Amino acid sequence: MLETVPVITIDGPSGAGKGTVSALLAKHLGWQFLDSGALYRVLAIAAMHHQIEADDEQGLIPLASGLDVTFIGQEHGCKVVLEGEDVSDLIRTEEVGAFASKVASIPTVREALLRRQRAFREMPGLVADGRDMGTVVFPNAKAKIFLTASAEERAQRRYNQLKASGRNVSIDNLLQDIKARDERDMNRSVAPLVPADDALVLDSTSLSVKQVLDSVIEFVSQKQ
Ligand SMILES: Nc1ncnc2c1ncn2[C@@H]1O[C@H](COP(=O)(O)OP(=O)(O)OP(=O)(O)O)[C@@H](O)[C@H]1O
Ligand SMILES: Nc1ccn([C@@H]2O[C@H](COP(=O)(O)O)[C@@H](O)[C@H]2O)c(=O)n1
Repeated sequence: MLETVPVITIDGPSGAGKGTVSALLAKHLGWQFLDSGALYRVLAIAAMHHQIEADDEQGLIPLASGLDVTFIGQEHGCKVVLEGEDVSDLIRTEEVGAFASKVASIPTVREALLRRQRAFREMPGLVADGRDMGTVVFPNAKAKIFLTASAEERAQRRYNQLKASGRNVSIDNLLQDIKARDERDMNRSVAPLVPADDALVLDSTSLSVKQVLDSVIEFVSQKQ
């Protein structure tokens, strides 16, 4: 039954603009939105809270299968509550992103999160953002986009974002973190970050959010 619910996937590296564009597209279409990276980030925080190391597979699997998390849609963004605690700001830190990418390299952990991701597939449709949405989680999606940008541009965007929220960060450190995360995400043994064979590859390095969104909407309408 779920298979009949249409899905659009937007995959790509960190800071490419997937979350921004996916949320806008979901709003434009009136569809559900899955930020799959948030699940990996929440798992990372749960592991930190329970003193479970990023390579402790046996400790991570039950945590991933039983994650007590709620995503509460709000007018701007989404409130994330883990085990009763509001972690909406904490999940966006680079430290949590780096930990998330380590736990995400363990195949059994990915397996434990699969069903939870697929449960977001509800009528009238789903826009799913991540690394393996088009390749593994929703291989029969009706339209797949692989959104990318140069590492330097992505670090600059993250820098602007963190600065605007009052955080003091070094752009050099951000660039290093982004490159390390790319390397780990692209070279893991399961569900590596690669474009699906049938994905539109879109380089947003010199495109505005609106230009990216317009291109995506045009691609999606061609697929209908
Ligand atoms: N085309 C663009 N031009 C300029 N800034 C952009 C563009 N797309 C997104 N941004 C900005 O870049 C930052 C990162 O975007 P976003 O969080 O959507 O990336 P992401 O690919 O979802 O990253 P992650 O995978 O780490 O969650 C945000 O501040 C966003 O406003
Ligand atoms: N489908 C996905 C989504 C995310 N990951 C891993 O989680 C890390 C954090 O993701 P963000 O999109 O929030 O930056 C990311 O670096 C990936 O390692 C994943 O593996 N699969």
